[in-house]
Formats: sequence, C-alpha cells, structure tokens
Amino acid sequence: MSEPRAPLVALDDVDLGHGEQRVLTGLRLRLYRGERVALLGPSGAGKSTLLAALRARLGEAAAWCPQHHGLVPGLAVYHNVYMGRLAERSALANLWNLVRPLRRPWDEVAELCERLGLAGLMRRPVGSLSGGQRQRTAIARALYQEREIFLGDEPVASVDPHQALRLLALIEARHATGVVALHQRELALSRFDRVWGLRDGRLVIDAPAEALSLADLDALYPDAETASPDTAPRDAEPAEPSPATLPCSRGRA
Ligand SMILES: Nc1ncnc2c1ncn2[C@@H]1O[C@H](COP(=O)(O)OP(=O)(O)OP(=O)(O)O)[C@@H](O)[C@H]1O
Repeated sequence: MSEPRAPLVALDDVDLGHGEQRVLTGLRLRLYRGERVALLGPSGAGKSTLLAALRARLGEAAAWCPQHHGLVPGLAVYHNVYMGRLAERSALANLWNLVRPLRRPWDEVAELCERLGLAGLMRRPVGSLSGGQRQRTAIARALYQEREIFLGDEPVASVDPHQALRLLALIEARHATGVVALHQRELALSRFDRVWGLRDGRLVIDAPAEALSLADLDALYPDAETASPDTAPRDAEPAEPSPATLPCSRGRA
C-alpha cells in the first residue's frame, strides 16, 4: 500500500491575525505538491493574512508576488526583476550589477521580460510604467526567484482578462504548486485545481474547482446576495453561508 501524500503545509485549528486582531479562526487546510489553489474572499476577508502565514511556513520554497508589488520605482525593470535573486549573489556582484548589468542575469531577465511583454522596457524606471506593466514586473521578479511554489496576492488584478489568462498560464508553466489570491471567480474555476474561500473569518470553501459552480463562489461575497435577479444565481440561497451549505465538506481537509 502506498504512503499517503505528505502536505507541504498543514494548518490544524489555527488562528491568524495581526497583534490583538484575530482575522481568521479555526483554520484547517492542507497544501499539497502539484496543486494550484485559488484563494477567494471579499476584501478584508484575510487572503493576504493567510498568504503571509503560508509564506512564513514555506520559507525559501516559495516565490512571492505581493499585492502592492513591492517594487523600487527609481530603479529600472531589469534591477527590480534581478532583486528576486539578490540574496543568491555576493554584495560585490550586486553592487557591480547595479552600475553595469552582468551578462548572465541580463540575459535571464531579458528572456522573462520577453515572455511578459516587457521587452524594450528593461531599462525604464518602474516609476514610469503603467499599473499593468508594474504588475508584470512584479510577476517577473517572482518567477525569476525560481522557487518551487508560487504565492501571489492578486497578481493579475491590474491587467485585462486576456492578459490575466496569459499571465496565469506563464505562472502555471513554471510552478506546478501555488496559491493565488484572486477576485475573478471564473478564473478560479477554470485555471486552478482547488479553491479556498474565506468569509466571516473562516475558511468556508475548500474543494476541487471542478466540484464548484459560480453560484457556490457567489456565496462568499455579501454583495452577491443583494445583486439584481439578472446577475444573482437563480438557485442561490439568501441565507448566511455555513459549513453545512458550502462545499467545505467536499474538501480533502
Ligand atoms: N499589517 C496589518 N496590521 C494590522 N491589521 C492588518 C494588517 N494587514 C491586514 N490587516 C487587517 O486584517 C484584515 C484582513 O486583511 P487582509 O489584507 O488579509 O484581507 P484581504 O482579503 O487580503 O483583503 P483585500 O482583498 O482587500 O486585499 C483586515 O481587517 C485588515 O485591516
């Protein structure tokens, strides 16, 4: 009999928050190798808080693409992407590279920038880029880290739907495992293996994407309950979501 798969991260009855403030309570979840998870929930539900906790547990195994990009506006795209691997090189190499880019990292970053539609912008200060270009620079920096797991906090929030698809495909091609916070429910169902849904301080959805519908995901958003009949799912219950009405029980736990 084969051994059961060991999770990369296991949270059992964990509370997460900031200082005295408790944001998420009684979290029980597993992240498995080879699984791509979409993290959904209304604004303030705790997506970034959960991602920070995963990042702390995964350490160097995780590449990180933060919500507000964390880029240095005065530095060129090239230098911002290069920063993904700053810790891997000596202080001297990093200093030299700041003044005169080193050939190998330049070529590596150029290849990534080409794929992300940033070719031609490598010498441009990030502060002069559009929101979407900055977002792609932040993704490039995370991909440049070449870690096993991709953690992204709304990495496709500032780009159009076609670009969002392309960027997610690029992330997928380089990371078999990841957790990505999103607001696009359709993408969560079409591009991810699993969905975690947060609401009211709890993980109320933990299920394979293929077992979920848009109506299931609507239940995460308080506004969806008052949406017009045209947009509200026909069979949606107006009641508060609870573990009994949401597909948490279908999860792997
Ligand atoms: N660094 C922090 N210090 C104190 N409170 C924080 C901090 N970061 C987030 N919070 C609070 O924790 C709660 C959850 O925030 P979080 O950013 O995790 O939600 P989110 O789901 O990522 O929201 P959004 O979709 O708006 O980015 C909010 O009430 C927020 O004000």
